[in-house]
Amino acid sequence: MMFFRKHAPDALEDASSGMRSQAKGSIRLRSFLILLFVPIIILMMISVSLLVHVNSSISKHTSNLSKETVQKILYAQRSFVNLESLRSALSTLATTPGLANARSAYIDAFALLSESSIDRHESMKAETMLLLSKIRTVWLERQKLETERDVIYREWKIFHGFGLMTYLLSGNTGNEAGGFPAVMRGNERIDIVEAKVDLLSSLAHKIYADIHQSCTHPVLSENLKNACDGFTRSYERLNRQFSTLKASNQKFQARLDDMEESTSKLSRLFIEIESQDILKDVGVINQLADQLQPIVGTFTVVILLICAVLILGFMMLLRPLRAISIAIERFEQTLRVPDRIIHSPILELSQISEWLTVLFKRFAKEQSRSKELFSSYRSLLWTSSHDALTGLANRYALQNFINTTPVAPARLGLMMVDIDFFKRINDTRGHLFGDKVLQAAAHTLKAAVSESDEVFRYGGEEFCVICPDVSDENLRKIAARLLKAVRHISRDTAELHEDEAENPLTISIGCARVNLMPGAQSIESMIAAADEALYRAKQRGRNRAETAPLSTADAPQP
Ligand SMILES: Nc1nc2c(ncn2[C@@H]2O[C@H](COP(=O)(O)OP(=O)(O)OP(=O)(O)O)[C@@H](O)[C@H]2O)c(=O)[nH]1
Repeated sequence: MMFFRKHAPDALEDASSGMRSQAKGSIRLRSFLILLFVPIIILMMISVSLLVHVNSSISKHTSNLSKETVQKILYAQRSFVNLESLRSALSTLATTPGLANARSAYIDAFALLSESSIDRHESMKAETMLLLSKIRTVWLERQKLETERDVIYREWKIFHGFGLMTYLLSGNTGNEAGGFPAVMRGNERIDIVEAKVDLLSSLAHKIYADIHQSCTHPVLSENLKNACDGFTRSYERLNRQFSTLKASNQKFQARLDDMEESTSKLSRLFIEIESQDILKDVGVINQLADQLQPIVGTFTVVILLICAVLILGFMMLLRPLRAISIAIERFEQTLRVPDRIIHSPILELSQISEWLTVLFKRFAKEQSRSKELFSSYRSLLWTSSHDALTGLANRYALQNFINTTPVAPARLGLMMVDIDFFKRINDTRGHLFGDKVLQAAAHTLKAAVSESDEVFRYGGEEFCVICPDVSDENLRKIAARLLKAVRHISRDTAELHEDEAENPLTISIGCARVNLMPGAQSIESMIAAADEALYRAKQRGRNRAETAPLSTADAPQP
């Protein structure tokens, strides 16, 4: 912060004033988060507690109702069984021979009807009471029928006695004689069914008609006459009794029908009421489930709304952050400063964007400044290591090379080159011309060696050529090439000719090679050896190259 205040007060001022103006329409991140999350949390808590409350109350209600419904179904099942038992008991009461069986059926029917499972509905109580009274009536009728049947039984026996007496007194013998009806023999109980009454009635009529023929004789004995009278009276009484029984039978049948109808009605009513009751419970359960649906729907809508708000909120946070990240990445790649990174209603994000823009500008400025510095540095470095006149690497560069290469590589070759009679050029043509000759010689030497070789201006009109990887023979060839190349420069004009100049510039070369000298060689010792060879070349007439067999410094002692 201090750095920027110190170096870019103007930019900071701009940014600060921009941020102050932005603060008016912006909202702080903390406030934004509070505004986003607090209502959501409150809404969610309300929704969840509401849902839990409603759900538990509905579940409780539904569970109770379900229990009740199951209870009702069980009641209904038991009642159906009871109703079936009632029907069976009533059938026994109506049709089973013997009063003892009928009484027991009557008691059963009464007990079944009194059970609460059937009459637990108020609306069925009246019907139940009515059926109870009808059952009682049927039972009374049944008893009455039994009494009347007993009367018929007794009358039948009297009729049977008088008939037998009449039959015997009229001259017949034995029970079997005269086709006395077999029924007269027995004392079987007479069934109360109407068809049997009719049958007995017609049978009695037939018996009476058959036996009474004997009574129609004009002369009857006193005994026979009395027997006939008794037979006729008993027949008449029996007939009357048959009529009574028939009427009672009809009445009984009517009572039975009535009771049957009442029973059916009670069954129907019971089924109707029970079904309605169970259906009502099921309806209530459905209603409760229906009540839950809008609550679940509302809850779903609330959750969706919350999700939408959250997504919106996160987009408002994440999109600017992503934009900032992209802006930083782009700036890192292109160094182009965007006018504006983001526009966010959230104050902190907006401020980050502004600060980043300021930082980008500052960074870009610093970057261009350091580029300039680096370029100056490179230029200075080049100047310090190169000769201003010739553009060749200078003595300082050679010294650097010597310092960084304590032991000369095995195939290193080195040449010391000196222009012949250069003093004369200076003296006759002046120093400026001498400089031109130096430049031409330097250019020619540089052009004559390969890329990997380096030409240094050693001092004055003397040069040092270093060939890092060369054989003895090649070193000699290079020296010869240099001698030849320089002769293309005219001493008169300092210009380079296609062919050898008329008054050519010449040089003398002293060569040194590592392998020519035993032991580890330093560059400096090689320079000394090459200087020695150069001296010899000068001595032997110049314009030639001499090779140093051994360095003076490193030469083995004799
Ligand atoms: N024009 C010019 N002359 C220079 C420069 N540096 C050295 N000299 C001159 O080069 C001459 C070197 O002369 P000498 O050392 O006597 O050698 P020479 O005349 O070339 O004779 P030999 O080397 O024996 O062939 C001197 O006159 C220096 O003044 C330079 O940068 N420019």
